Amino acid sequence: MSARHGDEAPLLEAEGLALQVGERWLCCEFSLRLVAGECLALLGPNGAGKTTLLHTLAGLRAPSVGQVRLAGKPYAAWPALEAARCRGLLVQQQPDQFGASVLETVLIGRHPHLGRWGWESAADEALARQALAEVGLQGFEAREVLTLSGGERQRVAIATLLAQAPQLFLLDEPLNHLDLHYQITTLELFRALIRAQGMQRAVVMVLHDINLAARYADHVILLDGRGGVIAGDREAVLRADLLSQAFGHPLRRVDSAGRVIFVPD
Ligand SMILES: Nc1ncnc2c1ncn2[C@@H]1O[C@H](COP(=O)(O)OP(=O)(O)OP(=O)(O)O)[C@@H](O)[C@H]1O
Repeated sequence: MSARHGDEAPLLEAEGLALQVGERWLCCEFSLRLVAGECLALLGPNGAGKTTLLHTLAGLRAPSVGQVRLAGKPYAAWPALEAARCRGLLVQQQPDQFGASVLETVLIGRHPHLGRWGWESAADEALARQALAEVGLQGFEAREVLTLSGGERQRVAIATLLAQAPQLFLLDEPLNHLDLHYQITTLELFRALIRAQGMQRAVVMVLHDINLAARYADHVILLDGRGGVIAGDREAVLRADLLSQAFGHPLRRVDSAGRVIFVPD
């Protein structure tokens, strides 16, 4: 992986990684290397291990075999707060046990950056408001999160991650609950963030839409749910035969107006 930037120091590396839950191996050994400016998509059928892999890459669970390094260091060598400033995770289900306003929720993203007393400053609030505007939620600041629609709640979670401002964005099904317009604007937003001049940022995202992976990812890891893994550049992995095998459903590749589309038969 990372053919475009061969000599650059990777933001995220995994070496000889293999994952097991209980007695079952989710994936056999593979390696990855992601540098700034790149986007990696994790694909595969339900239960294949995409979330487990993402959490392992986020340092939330130890790999069964192999090593994960964030900006050159294993997670064990990172103080938790520093790691939270370097990488941020968008989880699949938002934990909403308690009511809070939209602005208070987004400000949680600033916690790794707060000073000793833990007070949010006017600058933190400005960043949170800006993040809300970036996901089209300007004017929602005072709303209770528990009253939001599913798509609005998902965009609040994305805004919270934007406020956290990590270098490495780890996104678990970021398009959950989003309509077509917000699916594209969200992926465009992350593409613009990682391609911004002078910024050392990268994205890893779990997606269910193969066609959006074909459009936005530089690299793909395809899990087949039986322990098999194919990892590599987008063109090498997104092939009709490999995808059909992994998803257990025949897919056809269609080239349309300069775009590659996979259509289920
Ligand atoms: N603590 C656990 N104990 C037993 N099995 C587990 C545990 N955690 C995960 N699994 C199993 O590991 C497999 C991988 O789960 P994971 O959530 O990573 O899949 P996924 O590819 O993200 O699936 P989906 O597309 O459905 O979200 C699933 O079969 C799940 O039931």
